Amino acid sequence: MSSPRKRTSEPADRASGSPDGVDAPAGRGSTGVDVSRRRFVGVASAAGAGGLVVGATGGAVAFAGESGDDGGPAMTRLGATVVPFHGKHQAGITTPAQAKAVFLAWDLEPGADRAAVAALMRRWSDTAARLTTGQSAPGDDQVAADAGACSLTVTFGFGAGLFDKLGLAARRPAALKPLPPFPDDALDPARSDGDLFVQVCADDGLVGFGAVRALQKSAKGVARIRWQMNGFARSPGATAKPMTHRNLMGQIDGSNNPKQSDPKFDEKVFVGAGAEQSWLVGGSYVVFRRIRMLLDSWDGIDKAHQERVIGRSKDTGAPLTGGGEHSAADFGKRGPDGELVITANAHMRVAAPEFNRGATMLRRGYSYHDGFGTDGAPDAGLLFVAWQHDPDDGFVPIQRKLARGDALSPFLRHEASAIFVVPPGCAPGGYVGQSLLEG
Ligand SMILES: C=CC1=C(C)c2cc3[nH]c(cc4nc(cc5[nH]c(cc1n2)c(C)c5CCC(=O)O)C(CCC(=O)O)=C4C)c(C)c3C=C
Ligand SMILES: [Fe+2]
Repeated sequence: MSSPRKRTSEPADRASGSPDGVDAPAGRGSTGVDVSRRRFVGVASAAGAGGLVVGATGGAVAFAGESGDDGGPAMTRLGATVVPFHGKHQAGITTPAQAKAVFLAWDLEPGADRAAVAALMRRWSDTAARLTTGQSAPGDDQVAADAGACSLTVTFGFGAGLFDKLGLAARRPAALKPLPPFPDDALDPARSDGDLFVQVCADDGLVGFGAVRALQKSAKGVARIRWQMNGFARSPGATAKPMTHRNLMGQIDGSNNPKQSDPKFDEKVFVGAGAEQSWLVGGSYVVFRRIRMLLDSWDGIDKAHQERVIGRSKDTGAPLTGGGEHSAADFGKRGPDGELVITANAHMRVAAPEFNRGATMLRRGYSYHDGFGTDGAPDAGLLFVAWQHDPDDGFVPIQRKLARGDALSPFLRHEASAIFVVPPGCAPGGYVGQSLLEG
């Protein structure tokens, strides 16, 4: 019989965050202690029990308490990490991507009125506030018992249909309109759109499931699930050093996301004070696309070709014009053959803000894999999730250009699509959407 596995390094903590899918720095130590004898830290509340608290903007604000509940060494601080639910903006937008995500769209039940939806949003917000601090929800079946908050975030959005059904058409922001059709879209209506949107992210699958189940139970009679999609990303600590995530094509994806240190970051991602609908200030818009990767075709081209498709090195993520992952691309640079090094149809050139009148979005997608088709091809790809202050200054112009024929498009198929307006965050005692539903 083999001896028990030993861990030589600690999983990473979310000690400091980045919005662009970069793992938080690892809190590493080489302990060699038998995993089975180590314990998770359970955190009852961020303030009271000494968890690692990550601000809604992703930065660590406090940490205390590293021992297990029997006084022994904690196996990891990952479970103890709390991302506050309350704040100016909802959590789960700038939060560094957790390892697991569940996306759900709901349709209102016939007859569900504004009061019923307001009560639902209050129940959902209260549940999210409890679960995201590692507390249990009413009627909890202990699925997440023993675990801490595990960086759980719950993010809510509203679809255009909700405004019409609740008699709120006058308060629907003009930017919440159907996305235009794009060439080669192959959208499944049953897996697109919806009245309500929920994104649940966590570093633990059971914690995520527990949250989804609690939300689903408390929605009964008011809303029913229209579609659900499950995604995954790198687990914190999986790489030896913090890295931008890779997608299922093997590319480093997220390098040139806007950074929170950019002076225009908030302006580009969140709805500003001059908004046409005052209830939405501090909110955002999320565009969701299920994009299947035609991985067998992708595997059929060599690495140099794959790099030209994006315009970046597959190994390092650096632009093909040189430097490191975060170096600026030299879009004018030509090779010895006189050709552009980053070709005219390279994905990064076609999508870059400088060629799209500054259009920008915060990409926070997740990989998915739903098995293999009868032809053996993987049903896998990217749950593309983009946050922006206005889809007409973000996703729409960029996708319009990409769909006209960037070099990546032949390897993709857009299979589902949705757009939601995302209310601002709420304060303790309030609930998400209150300024719309009670305004
Ligand atoms: C409409 C917007 C975009 C869609 C849809 C999209 C799909 C998509 N992208 C990749 C892989 C990569 N994209 C990268 C960069 C990048 N992509 C978009 C927009 C969309 N991508 C933007 C705005 C950018 C940044 C461009 C820039 O300013 O440089 C990259 C390079 C690394 C990075 O910066 O993230 C990769 C890799 C896939 C696989 C995909 C659909 C499945
Ligand atoms: Fe992209």
